[in-house]
Amino acid sequence: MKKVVKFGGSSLASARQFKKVGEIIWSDKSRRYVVPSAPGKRNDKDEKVTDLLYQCYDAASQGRSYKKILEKIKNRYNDIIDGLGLDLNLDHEFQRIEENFVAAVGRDYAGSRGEYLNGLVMACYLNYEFIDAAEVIFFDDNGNLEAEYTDHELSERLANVERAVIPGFYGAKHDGTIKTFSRGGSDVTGSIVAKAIHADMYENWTDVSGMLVTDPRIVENPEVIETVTYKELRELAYMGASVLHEDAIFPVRKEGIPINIRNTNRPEDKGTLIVESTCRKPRHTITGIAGKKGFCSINIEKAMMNSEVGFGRRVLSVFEQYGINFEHMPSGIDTMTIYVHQSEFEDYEQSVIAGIHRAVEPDTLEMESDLALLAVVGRGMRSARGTAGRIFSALAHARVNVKMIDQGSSEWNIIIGVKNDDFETAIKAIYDIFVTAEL
Ligand SMILES: Nc1ncnc2c1ncn2[C@@H]1O[C@H](COP(=O)(O)OP(=O)(O)O)[C@@H](O)[C@H]1O
Ligand SMILES: N[C@@H](CC(=O)OP(=O)(O)O)C(=O)O
Repeated sequence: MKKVVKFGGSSLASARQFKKVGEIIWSDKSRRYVVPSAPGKRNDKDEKVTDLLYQCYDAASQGRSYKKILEKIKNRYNDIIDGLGLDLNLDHEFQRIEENFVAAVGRDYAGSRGEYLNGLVMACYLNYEFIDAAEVIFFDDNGNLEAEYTDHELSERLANVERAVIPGFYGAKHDGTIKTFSRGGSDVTGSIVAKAIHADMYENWTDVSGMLVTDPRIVENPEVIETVTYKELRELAYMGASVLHEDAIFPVRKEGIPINIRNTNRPEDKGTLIVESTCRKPRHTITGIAGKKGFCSINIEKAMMNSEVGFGRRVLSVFEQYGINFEHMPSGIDTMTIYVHQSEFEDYEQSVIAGIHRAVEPDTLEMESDLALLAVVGRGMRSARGTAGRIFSALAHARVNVKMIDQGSSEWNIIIGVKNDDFETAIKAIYDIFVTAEL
């Protein structure tokens, strides 16, 4: 039995947290490959080491002093090392990091050092082999992960290593330049390692007892999801359920390796199991609700648009021309609406509008900003009648105006558009009708 265990920043924020992690690893011999993040926040007002490192980089690149911030980072590690009573000195490492700051080696290099240093501390604490992620995780010149090459190199490197620590979040290009994943990317490293060693389980340890039905910052104490499928999770993660990085699903999914989300502060809890498919009946009609703010809608009307062949393609090609992704595209006979990220759209707004006018000569074109999208996801929705009706009535009851509703033909996923200001109210209302009321 082989398990890969990834510990998030909150699980490694202090010596006290490291001790809990040690207990967890030593309590199960199959926890052989450990992927640590950088130390996270010790309390709400604290700072993540990764953020401090980016601050250092920004200061250095603008010619400001970064010394004070670097001192804070050193103190974070020294507190952990002292608290664990380790015979480890990182002075030499910090000296090299400073030299590289001065040499402007790169933003990703700076950001990655949190995981690198924490990996050294973790390996020393556990007495596991340290393997630098820069030697086993590879990116191409454009910064995209070389998944197959990485898988091959990593599985070869780990073939005869009984127990190892591989820092999360980064790898390197072939010329040695450090490259990170996007924020939260240690989850991706864990998944890549799990695939490479054909793990029986990928455990992802964090500060909540699993994937919650919705964001705990919106609904107080939401229920834990016992079992979720990769498909459901992908949708929820993409729509903002931030407990697991959305790209962490692909590597393990290919191999059918289950992911278990666990709580470092409550190791006795079973957490959430993420699987390819399951015959376990979900506890509620819905599995989860997630969402994001900051969308814009572009509503195009033209009489008889349905009979104009290529109408949709011509509209979408305007967005493509400006590199703008569209999120959703509900349509009627004479109308189509495109939902885009406001931040991607704003700079090109007028050019896109002009482009659409030229491409399809619409009768009217209207825009609305400050919209939020919510995803209500659940394999149980397929067999339940009236789900959309229940959502509508819950939202009407909460006085939320529904701007858009889009149900995928797969019937396990409903997307709802509301005003940004109604976002939290809408999530609470849907949670109450499906979870609180079904208990
Ligand atoms: N649906 C959800 N289920 C669980 N946690 C969620 C959800 N949505 C948002 N979160 C937030 O994600 C946090 C865990 O993710 P993250 O901060 O990346 O942890 P880590 O530092 O362990 O990687 C939780 O503390 C919680 O606030
Ligand atoms: N430390 C990185 C990568 C990461 O995955 O961190 P965490 O596991 O704390 O979300 C970040 O802050 O983005």
